[in-house]
Amino acid sequence: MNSQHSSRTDVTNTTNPAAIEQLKEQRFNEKNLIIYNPPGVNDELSARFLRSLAFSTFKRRSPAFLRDLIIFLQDREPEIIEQCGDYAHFDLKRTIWSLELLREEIINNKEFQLFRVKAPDTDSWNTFLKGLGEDRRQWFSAVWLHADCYLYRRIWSIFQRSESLAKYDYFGDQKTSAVTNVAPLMRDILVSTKGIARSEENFQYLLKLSAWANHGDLSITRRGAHDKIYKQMAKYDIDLLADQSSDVWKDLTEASAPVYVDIVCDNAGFELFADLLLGEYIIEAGLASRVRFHVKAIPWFISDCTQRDFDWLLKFFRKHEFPELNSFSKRIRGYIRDRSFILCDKSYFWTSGHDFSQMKRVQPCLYVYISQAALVIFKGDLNYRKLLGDINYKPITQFSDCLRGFQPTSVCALRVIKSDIYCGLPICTVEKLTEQNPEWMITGDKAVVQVAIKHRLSSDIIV
Ligand SMILES: O=P(O)(O)OC[C@H]1O[C@](O)(CO)[C@@H](O)[C@@H]1O
Repeated sequence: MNSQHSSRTDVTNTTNPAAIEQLKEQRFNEKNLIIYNPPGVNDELSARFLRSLAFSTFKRRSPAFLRDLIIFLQDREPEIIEQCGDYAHFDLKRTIWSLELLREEIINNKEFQLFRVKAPDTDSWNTFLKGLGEDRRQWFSAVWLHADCYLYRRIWSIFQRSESLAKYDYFGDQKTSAVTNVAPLMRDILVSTKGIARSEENFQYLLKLSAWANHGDLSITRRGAHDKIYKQMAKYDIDLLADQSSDVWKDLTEASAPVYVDIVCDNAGFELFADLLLGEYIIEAGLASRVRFHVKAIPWFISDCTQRDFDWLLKFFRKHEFPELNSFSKRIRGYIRDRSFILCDKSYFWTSGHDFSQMKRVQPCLYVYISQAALVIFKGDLNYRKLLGDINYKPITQFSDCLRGFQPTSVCALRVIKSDIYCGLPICTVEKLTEQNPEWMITGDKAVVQVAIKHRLSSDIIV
Protein backbone atom coordinates (compact mmCIF):
# COMPACT_ATOMS: atom_id res chain seq x y z
CA MET A 1 0.00 0.00 0.00
CA ASN A 2 1.18 3.52 -0.79
CA SER A 3 2.64 4.89 2.44
CA GLN A 4 0.96 8.26 1.77
CA HIS A 5 -2.43 6.62 2.08
CA SER A 6 -3.96 5.74 5.39
CA SER A 7 -2.86 2.50 7.03
CA ARG A 8 -5.37 -0.34 7.39
CA THR A 9 -7.91 0.21 10.15
CA ASP A 10 -7.88 -2.03 13.16
CA VAL A 11 -11.44 -3.25 13.42
CA THR A 12 -12.02 -3.46 17.14
CA ASN A 13 -15.27 -3.94 18.93
CA THR A 14 -16.07 -0.60 20.45
CA THR A 15 -19.25 1.00 21.68
CA ASN A 16 -17.84 4.49 22.12
CA PRO A 17 -19.70 6.71 19.56
CA ALA A 18 -16.67 8.95 18.97
CA ALA A 19 -14.46 5.94 18.36
CA ILE A 20 -17.05 4.44 15.99
CA GLU A 21 -17.15 7.71 14.06
CA GLN A 22 -13.38 7.75 13.85
CA LEU A 23 -13.34 4.17 12.60
CA LYS A 24 -15.93 4.97 9.96
CA GLU A 25 -13.89 7.94 8.83
CA GLN A 26 -10.74 5.85 8.64
CA ARG A 27 -12.54 3.23 6.57
CA PHE A 28 -13.85 5.92 4.25
CA ASN A 29 -10.34 7.33 3.83
CA GLU A 30 -8.87 3.91 3.08
CA LYS A 31 -11.57 2.97 0.63
CA ASN A 32 -11.33 6.27 -1.24
CA LEU A 33 -7.53 6.46 -1.24
CA ILE A 34 -7.45 9.69 0.72
CA ILE A 35 -3.92 11.05 1.01
CA TYR A 36 -2.87 12.23 4.44
CA ASN A 37 -0.56 14.98 3.14
CA PRO A 38 -1.69 18.38 1.89
CA PRO A 39 -1.45 19.01 -1.89
CA GLY A 40 2.14 19.20 -3.14
CA VAL A 41 3.60 21.96 -5.30
CA ASN A 42 1.88 22.08 -8.71
CA ASP A 43 -0.79 19.56 -7.64
CA GLU A 44 -4.37 20.46 -8.42
CA LEU A 45 -6.48 20.95 -5.31
CA SER A 46 -8.70 17.99 -4.55
CA ALA A 47 -10.66 16.48 -1.69
CA ARG A 48 -8.38 13.45 -1.96
CA PHE A 49 -5.96 15.47 0.21
CA LEU A 50 -7.08 15.08 3.80
CA ARG A 51 -5.40 18.28 4.92
CA SER A 52 -7.17 20.61 2.56
CA LEU A 53 -10.21 22.86 2.43
CA ALA A 54 -11.51 20.70 -0.41
CA PHE A 55 -11.65 17.66 1.88
CA SER A 56 -13.49 19.47 4.67
CA THR A 57 -15.79 21.00 2.05
CA PHE A 58 -17.11 17.67 0.81
CA LYS A 59 -16.79 15.90 4.14
CA ARG A 60 -18.69 18.53 6.13
CA ARG A 61 -19.49 21.90 4.55
CA SER A 62 -21.34 20.78 1.42
CA PRO A 63 -23.47 18.10 3.14
CA ALA A 64 -24.33 20.67 5.83
CA PHE A 65 -25.14 23.30 3.24
CA LEU A 66 -27.45 20.91 1.37
CA ARG A 67 -29.16 20.01 4.62
CA ASP A 68 -29.67 23.72 5.34
CA LEU A 69 -31.08 24.24 1.85
CA ILE A 70 -33.54 21.38 2.38
CA ILE A 71 -34.65 22.82 5.73
CA PHE A 72 -35.03 26.24 4.13
CA LEU A 73 -37.27 24.82 1.39
CA GLN A 74 -39.37 22.95 3.93
CA ASP A 75 -39.77 26.05 6.11
CA ARG A 76 -40.56 28.34 3.21
CA GLU A 77 -43.06 26.09 1.46
CA PRO A 78 -46.04 28.49 1.88
CA GLU A 79 -44.09 31.45 0.46
CA ILE A 80 -42.70 29.34 -2.38
CA ILE A 81 -46.20 28.14 -3.28
CA GLU A 82 -47.41 31.72 -3.26
CA GLN A 83 -44.58 32.71 -5.59
CA CYS A 84 -44.48 29.65 -7.87
CA GLY A 85 -48.04 28.33 -7.80
CA ASP A 86 -49.90 25.43 -6.15
CA TYR A 87 -48.09 22.75 -8.09
CA ALA A 88 -44.89 23.76 -6.32
CA HIS A 89 -46.17 21.73 -3.36
CA PHE A 90 -45.57 18.48 -5.30
CA ASP A 91 -42.46 19.74 -7.08
CA LEU A 92 -40.90 20.72 -3.77
CA LYS A 93 -41.28 17.16 -2.46
CA ARG A 94 -39.46 15.78 -5.48
CA THR A 95 -36.82 18.50 -5.33
CA ILE A 96 -36.11 17.90 -1.66
CA TRP A 97 -35.84 14.18 -2.28
CA SER A 98 -33.35 14.78 -5.13
CA LEU A 99 -31.32 17.15 -2.95
CA GLU A 100 -31.17 14.45 -0.30
CA LEU A 101 -29.91 11.97 -2.89
CA LEU A 102 -27.28 14.45 -4.01
CA ARG A 103 -26.16 14.83 -0.41
CA GLU A 104 -25.84 11.04 -0.15
CA GLU A 105 -23.82 10.97 -3.35
CA ILE A 106 -21.29 13.37 -1.85
CA ILE A 107 -21.13 11.55 1.48
CA ASN A 108 -20.59 8.22 -0.29
CA ASN A 109 -18.18 9.60 -2.88
CA LYS A 110 -20.25 8.52 -5.88
CA GLU A 111 -19.29 9.12 -9.48
CA PHE A 112 -20.50 12.28 -11.25
CA GLN A 113 -23.59 11.79 -13.40
CA LEU A 114 -24.23 13.25 -16.83
CA PHE A 115 -26.96 15.90 -17.01
CA ARG A 116 -30.24 14.84 -18.58
CA VAL A 117 -32.43 17.93 -18.29
CA LYS A 118 -32.16 20.03 -21.45
CA ALA A 119 -30.63 23.46 -20.86
CA PRO A 120 -28.39 25.72 -22.95
CA ASP A 121 -25.27 24.34 -21.28
CA THR A 122 -26.25 20.67 -20.92
CA ASP A 123 -24.17 19.45 -23.87
CA SER A 124 -21.10 21.44 -22.93
CA TRP A 125 -21.30 20.27 -19.31
CA ASN A 126 -21.64 16.64 -20.45
CA THR A 127 -18.70 16.98 -22.84
CA PHE A 128 -16.70 18.42 -19.96
CA LEU A 129 -17.68 15.57 -17.62
CA LYS A 130 -16.90 12.91 -20.23
CA GLY A 131 -13.49 14.51 -20.75
CA LEU A 132 -12.48 14.07 -17.09
CA GLY A 133 -10.03 11.27 -16.40
CA GLU A 134 -11.60 8.12 -15.01
CA ASP A 135 -9.91 8.70 -11.67
CA ARG A 136 -11.12 12.30 -11.53
CA ARG A 137 -14.89 11.84 -11.65
CA GLN A 138 -15.78 11.46 -7.99
CA TRP A 139 -16.25 14.03 -5.26
CA PHE A 140 -13.14 12.94 -3.38
CA SER A 141 -10.89 12.32 -6.37
CA ALA A 142 -11.84 15.13 -8.76
CA VAL A 143 -10.09 18.47 -9.07
CA TRP A 144 -11.83 20.55 -6.40
CA LEU A 145 -12.78 23.28 -8.85
CA HIS A 146 -14.56 20.76 -11.09
CA ALA A 147 -16.41 19.12 -8.22
CA ASP A 148 -17.35 22.46 -6.64
CA CYS A 149 -18.82 23.82 -9.88
CA TYR A 150 -20.50 20.51 -10.63
CA LEU A 151 -22.27 20.70 -7.24
CA TYR A 152 -23.90 24.05 -8.00
CA ARG A 153 -24.80 22.94 -11.54
CA ARG A 154 -26.39 19.75 -10.12
CA ILE A 155 -28.50 21.77 -7.68
CA TRP A 156 -29.71 23.96 -10.53
CA SER A 157 -30.60 20.94 -12.67
CA ILE A 158 -32.70 19.52 -9.83
CA PHE A 159 -34.82 22.69 -9.82
CA GLN A 160 -34.98 22.70 -13.64
CA ARG A 161 -36.75 19.35 -13.57
CA SER A 162 -39.95 20.90 -12.31
CA GLU A 163 -41.81 23.52 -14.26
CA SER A 164 -43.05 25.40 -11.21
CA LEU A 165 -39.59 25.81 -9.64
CA ALA A 166 -37.43 26.22 -12.74
CA LYS A 167 -37.21 29.99 -12.36
CA TYR A 168 -37.11 30.03 -8.57
CA ASP A 169 -33.85 31.36 -7.09
CA TYR A 170 -33.35 29.18 -4.02
CA PHE A 171 -30.53 31.49 -2.80
CA GLY A 172 -32.55 34.65 -3.45
CA ASP A 173 -33.69 35.22 0.14
CA GLN A 174 -30.19 35.01 1.56
CA LYS A 175 -28.88 37.44 -1.04
CA THR A 176 -31.59 40.03 -0.53
CA SER A 177 -31.67 39.94 3.25
CA ALA A 178 -27.89 40.44 3.40
CA VAL A 179 -28.28 43.76 1.53
CA THR A 180 -30.90 45.28 3.78
CA ASN A 181 -28.48 45.27 6.74
CA VAL A 182 -25.79 47.19 4.89
CA ALA A 183 -27.91 50.06 3.50
CA PRO A 184 -26.50 52.57 6.08
CA LEU A 185 -22.97 51.47 5.23
CA MET A 186 -23.59 51.95 1.51
CA ARG A 187 -25.08 55.39 2.19
CA ASP A 188 -21.99 56.39 4.22
CA ILE A 189 -19.70 55.24 1.42
CA LEU A 190 -21.72 57.17 -1.17
CA VAL A 191 -21.54 60.31 0.97
CA SER A 192 -17.79 60.01 1.55
CA THR A 193 -16.95 59.29 -2.11
CA LYS A 194 -19.33 61.82 -3.67
CA GLY A 195 -17.70 63.67 -6.56
CA ILE A 196 -14.17 62.52 -5.74
CA ALA A 197 -11.63 63.77 -8.27
CA ARG A 198 -9.61 61.81 -10.78
CA SER A 199 -6.44 60.73 -8.99
CA GLU A 200 -4.40 57.60 -8.61
CA GLU A 201 -5.10 57.60 -4.88
CA ASN A 202 -8.89 57.75 -5.28
CA PHE A 203 -8.82 55.06 -7.95
CA GLN A 204 -6.77 52.81 -5.66
CA TYR A 205 -9.23 53.42 -2.83
CA LEU A 206 -12.19 52.29 -4.93
CA LEU A 207 -10.28 49.34 -6.37
CA LYS A 208 -9.41 48.18 -2.86
CA LEU A 209 -12.95 48.77 -1.68
CA SER A 210 -14.13 46.49 -4.46
CA ALA A 211 -11.50 43.91 -3.44
CA TRP A 212 -12.40 43.95 0.27
CA ALA A 213 -16.11 43.87 -0.57
CA ASN A 214 -15.44 40.27 -1.56
CA HIS A 215 -14.98 39.59 2.14
CA GLY A 216 -18.63 38.91 2.78
CA ASP A 217 -19.68 36.09 0.45
CA LEU A 218 -22.28 33.79 1.91
CA SER A 219 -20.87 30.40 0.89
CA ILE A 220 -18.33 30.25 3.71
CA THR A 221 -19.64 32.56 6.38
CA ARG A 222 -22.71 34.62 7.01
CA ARG A 223 -20.70 37.51 8.31
CA GLY A 224 -21.65 39.96 5.53
CA ALA A 225 -19.83 43.19 4.80
CA HIS A 226 -17.15 44.33 7.20
CA ASP A 227 -17.79 48.01 7.84
CA LYS A 228 -14.50 48.79 9.60
CA ILE A 229 -12.58 47.98 6.44
CA TYR A 230 -14.42 50.63 4.46
CA LYS A 231 -13.96 53.30 7.05
CA GLN A 232 -10.29 52.64 7.69
CA MET A 233 -9.08 51.28 4.39
CA ALA A 234 -5.48 52.44 4.85
CA LYS A 235 -5.17 50.40 8.05
CA TYR A 236 -6.09 47.32 6.11
CA ASP A 237 -3.26 47.79 3.62
CA ILE A 238 -1.17 45.66 5.92
CA ASP A 239 -3.49 42.75 5.11
CA LEU A 240 -3.20 43.37 1.39
CA LEU A 241 -0.44 40.87 0.70
CA ALA A 242 0.07 42.01 -2.88
CA ASP A 243 -0.91 45.47 -4.00
CA GLN A 244 -0.44 46.18 -7.70
CA SER A 245 -3.16 48.82 -7.77
CA SER A 246 -0.77 51.44 -9.12
CA ASP A 247 0.09 49.13 -12.07
CA VAL A 248 -3.64 48.87 -12.79
CA TRP A 249 -3.91 52.68 -12.76
CA LYS A 250 -0.90 52.97 -15.09
CA ASP A 251 -2.34 50.38 -17.45
CA LEU A 252 -5.64 52.21 -17.69
CA THR A 253 -4.22 55.70 -18.02
CA GLU A 254 -1.90 54.55 -20.82
CA ALA A 255 -4.51 52.55 -22.74
CA SER A 256 -5.52 53.75 -26.21
CA ALA A 257 -9.10 54.85 -26.79
CA PRO A 258 -11.72 53.50 -26.89
CA VAL A 259 -11.02 52.06 -23.45
CA TYR A 260 -13.33 49.39 -22.09
CA VAL A 261 -13.09 47.76 -18.68
CA ASP A 262 -14.75 44.42 -18.00
CA ILE A 263 -15.70 43.35 -14.49
CA VAL A 264 -16.37 39.65 -14.00
CA CYS A 265 -18.58 39.98 -10.95
CA ASP A 266 -18.65 37.71 -7.97
CA ASN A 267 -21.18 38.31 -5.21
CA ALA A 268 -24.44 40.21 -5.36
CA GLY A 269 -25.42 42.84 -2.81
CA PHE A 270 -22.66 44.79 -1.15
CA GLU A 271 -19.92 43.48 -3.43
CA LEU A 272 -21.93 44.42 -6.52
CA PHE A 273 -22.50 47.86 -5.01
CA ALA A 274 -18.72 48.31 -4.64
CA ASP A 275 -18.21 47.13 -8.24
CA LEU A 276 -20.80 49.60 -9.53
CA LEU A 277 -19.14 52.38 -7.54
CA LEU A 278 -15.78 51.47 -9.08
CA GLY A 279 -17.45 51.40 -12.51
CA GLU A 280 -18.95 54.83 -11.93
CA TYR A 281 -15.57 56.24 -10.93
CA ILE A 282 -13.91 54.72 -14.02
CA ILE A 283 -16.47 56.43 -16.27
CA GLU A 284 -16.59 59.77 -14.42
CA ALA A 285 -12.79 60.01 -14.18
CA GLY A 286 -12.57 59.36 -17.92
CA LEU A 287 -10.48 56.23 -17.41
CA ALA A 288 -12.73 54.29 -19.79
CA SER A 289 -15.73 54.99 -21.96
CA ARG A 290 -17.46 51.74 -21.12
CA VAL A 291 -17.61 49.30 -18.22
CA ARG A 292 -19.08 45.88 -18.96
CA PHE A 293 -20.39 43.68 -16.17
CA HIS A 294 -20.47 39.89 -16.43
CA VAL A 295 -22.83 38.05 -14.09
CA LYS A 296 -23.83 34.43 -13.57
CA ALA A 297 -26.46 32.71 -15.69
CA ILE A 298 -27.71 30.50 -12.85
CA PRO A 299 -27.77 30.65 -9.01
CA TRP A 300 -24.14 30.03 -8.10
CA PHE A 301 -22.06 29.57 -4.93
CA ILE A 302 -25.00 30.95 -2.94
CA SER A 303 -24.29 34.67 -3.17
CA ASP A 304 -23.02 35.11 -6.74
CA CYS A 305 -24.71 37.83 -8.73
CA THR A 306 -27.21 36.96 -11.47
CA GLN A 307 -28.97 39.40 -13.78
CA ARG A 308 -31.97 39.28 -11.47
CA ASP A 309 -29.79 40.28 -8.49
CA PHE A 310 -28.36 43.14 -10.53
CA ASP A 311 -31.84 44.43 -11.38
CA TRP A 312 -33.05 43.80 -7.85
CA LEU A 313 -30.28 45.93 -6.33
CA LEU A 314 -31.08 48.89 -8.57
CA LYS A 315 -34.74 48.61 -7.65
CA PHE A 316 -33.86 48.32 -3.96
CA PHE A 317 -31.82 51.52 -4.24
CA ARG A 318 -34.56 53.30 -6.17
CA LYS A 319 -37.19 52.55 -3.54
CA HIS A 320 -35.00 53.03 -0.47
CA GLU A 321 -35.67 55.76 2.07
CA PHE A 322 -32.05 57.04 1.79
CA PRO A 323 -31.91 59.68 -0.96
CA GLU A 324 -28.22 58.84 -1.57
CA LEU A 325 -29.23 55.32 -2.62
CA ASN A 326 -32.04 56.69 -4.83
CA SER A 327 -29.72 58.98 -6.73
CA PHE A 328 -27.05 56.26 -7.06
CA SER A 329 -29.66 54.04 -8.70
CA LYS A 330 -30.64 56.89 -11.00
CA ARG A 331 -27.04 57.46 -12.04
CA ILE A 332 -26.46 53.76 -12.70
CA ARG A 333 -29.63 53.60 -14.82
CA GLY A 334 -28.32 56.60 -16.74
CA TYR A 335 -25.03 54.80 -17.45
CA ILE A 336 -26.97 51.77 -18.63
CA ARG A 337 -29.15 53.94 -20.88
CA ASP A 338 -26.24 55.73 -22.51
CA ARG A 339 -24.32 52.43 -22.73
CA SER A 340 -21.45 53.55 -20.51
CA PHE A 341 -22.41 50.46 -18.52
CA ILE A 342 -23.25 47.20 -20.23
CA LEU A 343 -24.77 44.25 -18.45
CA CYS A 344 -23.39 41.54 -20.72
CA ASP A 345 -25.53 38.79 -22.22
CA LYS A 346 -25.39 35.79 -19.99
CA SER A 347 -22.58 33.40 -20.72
CA TYR A 348 -22.72 29.88 -19.38
CA PHE A 349 -18.93 29.76 -19.47
CA TRP A 350 -18.80 31.45 -16.06
CA THR A 351 -20.87 28.61 -14.60
CA SER A 352 -19.01 25.83 -16.36
CA GLY A 353 -16.34 23.69 -14.73
CA HIS A 354 -13.62 25.05 -17.00
CA ASP A 355 -10.76 27.11 -15.72
CA PHE A 356 -9.98 30.29 -17.64
CA SER A 357 -7.02 28.88 -19.58
CA GLN A 358 -9.67 26.86 -21.47
CA MET A 359 -11.75 29.88 -22.51
CA LYS A 360 -10.06 30.48 -25.87
CA ARG A 361 -10.73 26.88 -26.96
CA VAL A 362 -14.13 26.33 -25.36
CA GLN A 363 -15.73 29.76 -25.72
CA PRO A 364 -13.73 31.68 -28.35
CA CYS A 365 -16.44 34.35 -28.77
CA LEU A 366 -16.24 35.27 -25.09
CA TYR A 367 -12.44 35.34 -25.31
CA VAL A 368 -12.57 37.75 -28.25
CA TYR A 369 -15.23 39.83 -26.49
CA ILE A 370 -13.17 40.39 -23.35
CA SER A 371 -10.04 40.94 -25.47
CA GLN A 372 -11.68 44.20 -26.61
CA ALA A 373 -11.30 45.55 -23.10
CA ALA A 374 -8.10 47.24 -21.92
CA LEU A 375 -8.52 45.53 -18.58
CA VAL A 376 -10.59 42.69 -17.21
CA ILE A 377 -11.12 42.55 -13.47
CA PHE A 378 -11.87 39.16 -11.94
CA LYS A 379 -13.57 39.37 -8.58
CA GLY A 380 -13.33 36.93 -5.74
CA ASP A 381 -11.94 33.62 -4.65
CA LEU A 382 -13.61 31.29 -7.09
CA ASN A 383 -12.57 33.40 -10.09
CA TYR A 384 -9.04 33.37 -8.69
CA ARG A 385 -9.11 29.59 -8.47
CA LYS A 386 -10.29 29.52 -12.09
CA LEU A 387 -7.44 31.84 -13.10
CA LEU A 388 -4.92 29.48 -11.47
CA GLY A 389 -6.73 26.31 -12.60
CA ASP A 390 -6.86 25.30 -8.91
CA ILE A 391 -3.11 24.56 -9.12
CA ASN A 392 -1.08 24.78 -5.95
CA TYR A 393 1.71 26.93 -7.37
CA LYS A 394 4.80 27.82 -5.41
CA PRO A 395 3.82 30.98 -3.49
CA ILE A 396 6.55 33.02 -5.20
CA THR A 397 5.42 32.16 -8.75
CA GLN A 398 4.46 35.34 -10.58
CA PHE A 399 0.71 35.85 -11.01
CA SER A 400 1.16 36.19 -14.79
CA ASP A 401 2.98 32.82 -14.95
CA CYS A 402 0.08 31.09 -13.21
CA LEU A 403 -2.41 32.11 -15.90
CA ARG A 404 -1.09 29.44 -18.29
CA GLY A 405 -1.49 31.54 -21.41
CA PHE A 406 -4.79 33.17 -20.46
CA GLN A 407 -4.08 36.75 -21.43
CA PRO A 408 -6.95 38.14 -23.54
CA THR A 409 -5.99 41.56 -22.20
CA SER A 410 -4.56 42.88 -18.93
CA VAL A 411 -5.93 40.60 -16.25
CA CYS A 412 -6.52 41.91 -12.75
CA ALA A 413 -7.60 39.86 -9.74
CA LEU A 414 -9.30 41.43 -6.72
CA ARG A 415 -9.47 38.63 -4.22
CA VAL A 416 -9.96 38.08 -0.53
CA ILE A 417 -7.98 34.88 0.11
CA LYS A 418 -10.37 32.14 1.23
CA SER A 419 -8.84 28.93 -0.10
CA ASP A 420 -5.57 26.99 -0.14
CA ILE A 421 -3.90 28.52 -3.21
CA TYR A 422 -2.12 31.82 -3.75
CA CYS A 423 0.79 33.16 -5.78
CA GLY A 424 3.04 36.16 -6.32
CA LEU A 425 3.87 36.46 -2.61
CA PRO A 426 7.28 36.78 -0.94
CA ILE A 427 8.24 33.52 0.75
CA CYS A 428 9.01 35.31 4.06
CA THR A 429 5.42 36.65 4.17
CA VAL A 430 4.00 33.17 3.65
CA GLU A 431 6.31 31.64 6.26
CA LYS A 432 5.44 34.30 8.82
CA LEU A 433 1.70 33.95 8.26
CA THR A 434 1.87 30.16 8.39
CA GLU A 435 3.80 30.29 11.64
CA GLN A 436 1.12 32.53 13.16
CA ASN A 437 -1.76 30.46 11.82
CA PRO A 438 -1.31 27.51 9.43
CA GLU A 439 -4.84 28.14 8.17
CA TRP A 440 -4.39 31.85 7.44
CA MET A 441 -5.34 31.31 3.78
CA ILE A 442 -8.88 30.23 4.55
CA THR A 443 -9.79 32.89 7.10
CA GLY A 444 -10.65 35.63 4.59
CA ASP A 445 -8.51 38.11 6.53
CA LYS A 446 -5.99 38.72 3.75
CA ALA A 447 -6.46 39.98 0.23
CA VAL A 448 -4.57 40.66 -2.99
CA VAL A 449 -4.78 43.12 -5.85
CA GLN A 450 -2.75 41.53 -8.65
CA VAL A 451 -2.45 42.25 -12.33
CA ALA A 452 -0.82 40.68 -15.39
CA ILE A 453 -0.36 43.51 -17.85
CA LYS A 454 -0.78 42.77 -21.53
CA HIS A 455 1.50 45.00 -23.55
CA ARG A 456 -0.39 45.61 -26.75
CA LEU A 457 0.94 46.54 -30.15
CA SER A 458 -1.13 49.28 -31.79
CA SER A 459 -2.13 46.70 -34.45
CA ASP A 460 -3.77 44.62 -31.67
CA ILE A 461 -6.40 47.21 -30.94
CA ILE A 462 -9.87 46.08 -31.86
CA VAL A 463 -12.20 48.92 -32.73
O1 LIG B 1 -17.39 34.40 -3.38
P1 LIG B 1 -16.00 33.91 -3.58
O2 LIG B 1 -14.99 34.91 -3.17
O3 LIG B 1 -15.76 33.44 -4.98
O4 LIG B 1 -15.78 32.71 -2.60
C1 LIG B 1 -16.47 31.56 -2.73
C2 LIG B 1 -15.96 30.49 -1.83
O5 LIG B 1 -16.11 29.37 -2.52
C3 LIG B 1 -14.92 28.63 -2.57
O6 LIG B 1 -14.29 28.89 -3.81
C4 LIG B 1 -15.30 27.21 -2.39
O7 LIG B 1 -16.03 27.01 -1.28
C5 LIG B 1 -14.04 29.11 -1.55
O8 LIG B 1 -12.73 28.95 -1.93
C6 LIG B 1 -14.52 30.51 -1.44
O9 LIG B 1 -14.38 30.91 -0.18
